[in-house]
Amino acid sequence: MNDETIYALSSGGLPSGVAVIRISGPQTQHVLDALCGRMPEPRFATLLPIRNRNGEALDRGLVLYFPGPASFTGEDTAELQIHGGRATVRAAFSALDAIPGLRAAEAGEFSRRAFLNGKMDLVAVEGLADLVAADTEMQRRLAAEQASGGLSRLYESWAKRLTHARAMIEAELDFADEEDVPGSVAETIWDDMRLLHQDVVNHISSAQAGEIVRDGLRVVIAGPPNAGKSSLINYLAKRDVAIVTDVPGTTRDVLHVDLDLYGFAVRLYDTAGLRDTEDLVEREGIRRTHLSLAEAHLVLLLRDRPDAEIDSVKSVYTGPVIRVGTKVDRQESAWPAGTADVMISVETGAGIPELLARIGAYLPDISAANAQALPTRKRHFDNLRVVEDNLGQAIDAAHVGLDIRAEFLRRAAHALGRIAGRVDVENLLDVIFSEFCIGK
Ligand SMILES: Nc1nc2c(c(=O)[nH]1)N(C=O)[C@@H](CNc1ccc(C(=O)N[C@@H](CCC(=O)O)C(=O)O)cc1)CN2
Ligand SMILES: Nc1nc2c(ncn2[C@@H]2O[C@H](COP(=O)(O)OP(=O)(O)OP(=O)(O)O)[C@@H](O)[C@H]2O)c(=O)[nH]1
Ligand SMILES: [Mg+2]
Repeated sequence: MNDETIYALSSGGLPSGVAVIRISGPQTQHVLDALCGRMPEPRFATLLPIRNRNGEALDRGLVLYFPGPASFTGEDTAELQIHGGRATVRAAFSALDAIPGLRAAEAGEFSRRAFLNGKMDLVAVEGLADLVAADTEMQRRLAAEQASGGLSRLYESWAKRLTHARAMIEAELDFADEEDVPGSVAETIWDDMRLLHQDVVNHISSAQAGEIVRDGLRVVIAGPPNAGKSSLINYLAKRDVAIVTDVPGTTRDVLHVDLDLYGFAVRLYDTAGLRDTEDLVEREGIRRTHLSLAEAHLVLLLRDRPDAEIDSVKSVYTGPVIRVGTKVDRQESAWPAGTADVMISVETGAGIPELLARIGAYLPDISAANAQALPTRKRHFDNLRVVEDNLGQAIDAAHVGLDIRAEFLRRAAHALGRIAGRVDVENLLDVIFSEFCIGK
């Protein structure tokens, strides 16, 4: 247990109607005694004065006390729910500061203590960080599932199967020189390991969906200069984020805006128009367009004439493309069949709903009905690949000794343990917890 007692404003920006100051650590009881004059009944909100170091009431607030280990952090914790004015919070902070041994919490430090005290594993902690950061409904659903232990339970069930298999193999190795080793036991184990391998493979194949939900679908608007790319991003963002002129080569920097499309985060990029040019600045812009294209999940390829050149995109990007004909309000005749997937105008709004629906087709299929546990981070993905690889080797290595196969299973279990934060995580913690806000 930690011997330092920490405090922070957990409720965010000031002023606010009510501000929640959270306190955690061994001095919590003492803090409440000093500030409020008495202990509130555990886990019941109690209206009490909050006193400064001279004993004067600086505010009256609802005070909560959660004795450890049945608290968020696992330590004694308390909450002061006071009026959310800047001066009130400042006064409460200086009252806390005056108590020796107390200090302000670092970002994520409450959650870090919850992790260190076994209240949550690392995957759940990451889910909690994502939950606080969630902007869209799908980000919220995925994070809530992860924060409440959905993904942790899946990995725990896999870890159990691995442990069981390893135990059976150990037993077989121990009795190898005796007669009557029931070979059927080993075969059931390998059957289950094959099933587990398939579970892991299927789970890994959903990693891109998890990443898209968490980080957003990256949609790059590309095409020749003057096609109407910046006009489209402005229209969809409902504000003037990009400069629009009728001069070809207006956009040079890559700009992005975040949209909420059907509850999913979509990050839309406006790019410099693609063409051969001697202009140094524009060339740098086109280089940046290429970098964006390389990272895209989906490209909207815009042009305002059916014969405009768009093939150069293919040299840097091979993923899905929606071909968009622009300025349909100005088109004199229909485009030849097969030259565009959708025709739009930002002047009239024509075709925009259809374009959005087509983008929507590239969003993962996550309904409330199949609220799944998906891997959301590269860290999960990388470790899962190690699990898959070692499991595969253990299964395939039937011709070598059982001890070698057992070693592959041990490595698979180890990688799984890293995801949950049960092994080898010291160097990871700072990275993970720095993503949190203060007070979480
Ligand atoms: N005022 C307030 N609201 C909040 C939080 C908070 O810390 N304070 N939370 C902060 O994230 C979330 C709620 N999360 C919490 C998670 C666990 C425990 C807790 O006391 N756990 C104990 C007892 C469980 C029980 O009685 O069922 C435990 O796990 O042992 C409290 C809050 C959202 N709302
Ligand atoms: N009538 C009409 N004009 C449009 C439409 N969309 C864009 N324009 C015009 O087309 C011109 C070029 O638009 P931009 O959005 O700057 O084109 P761009 O593709 O970003 O061009 P670059 O940044 O140079 O690559 C501007 O004069 C826009 O007003 C549209 O739907 N209808
Ligand atoms: Mg532009």
